[in-house]
Amino acid sequence: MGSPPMADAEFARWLAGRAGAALVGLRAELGFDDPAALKSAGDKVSHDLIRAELARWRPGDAVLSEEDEGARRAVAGDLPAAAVSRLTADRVWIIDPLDGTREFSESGRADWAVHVALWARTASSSHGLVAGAVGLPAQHRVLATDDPPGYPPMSSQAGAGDAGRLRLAASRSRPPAFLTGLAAEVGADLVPMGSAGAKIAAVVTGEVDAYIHAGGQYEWDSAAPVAVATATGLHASRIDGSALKYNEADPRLPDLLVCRRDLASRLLAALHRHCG
Ligand SMILES: Nc1ncnc2c1ncn2[C@@H]1O[C@H](COP(=O)(O)O)[C@@H](OP(=O)(O)O)[C@H]1O
Ligand SMILES: [Mg+2]
Repeated sequence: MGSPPMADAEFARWLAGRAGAALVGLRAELGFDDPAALKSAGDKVSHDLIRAELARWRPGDAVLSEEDEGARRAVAGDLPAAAVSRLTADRVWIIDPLDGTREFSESGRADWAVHVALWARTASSSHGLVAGAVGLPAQHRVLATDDPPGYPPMSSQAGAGDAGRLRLAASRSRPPAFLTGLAAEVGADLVPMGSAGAKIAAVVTGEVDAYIHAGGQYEWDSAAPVAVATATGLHASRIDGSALKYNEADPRLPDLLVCRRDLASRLLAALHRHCG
């Protein structure tokens, strides 16, 4: 295998594609008889591959990965030096080697993803993300900031729903309790899906109009897809409208709204009524 592309966004796309191919191969090799074994093998294979390529091609950069020991805890004095060093680093790769692990382990499902994002201290955007790639291996595509997709049409214009109704992606296994009431109020149909990356990709392609999540998530669940969504021109924020921030001491980032720009104020107002 020759050298990967050297520009960060193309490198992120290359890396997400390589990890995705390894995960597709693992599904074929192990099958679906033992979902727990498939999930843990998937997490490990993808994490090890991405970690090794980052060590090889970006040795000076810090990494925050879901699969690193202690990654879920806020950085404090008792954590390994590698976890602390990302807070003083200029460049940090934020990766989720396998987002939608549950769906990865279920035969026939394509709503799982590989997330590779780069945060930089010198970034001009509020979220600090300067490159990102979301691999959707079972959908045979990688969405990335080197060549962001065009701004999406309304889902109804994209042929995905009824005219005059919104489509709202929500967690298939842990949807926020307030979403049913909010959807009824704004005239939306809920579309249950796995994986934050797959849901944000569905907003990017116009399959749905928005994705709302609350109740728990971490930086790696949203960094790469938010980088792609904002490069596409979509709105991405916390559900109170404040900025999403990455490479914080505490990696918990429990809620977000990603949607078409023209829907943002309406959905933020509804969110304020339902959970403000
Ligand atoms: N309440 C919660 N607390 C912590 N993580 C959550 C969560 N709800 C969703 N997530 C994480 O967000 C990702 C997408 O979830 P969902 O498919 O339910 O929308 C999953 O990532 P992983 O698959 O990487 O663990 C899941 O673990
Ligand atoms: Mg995840």
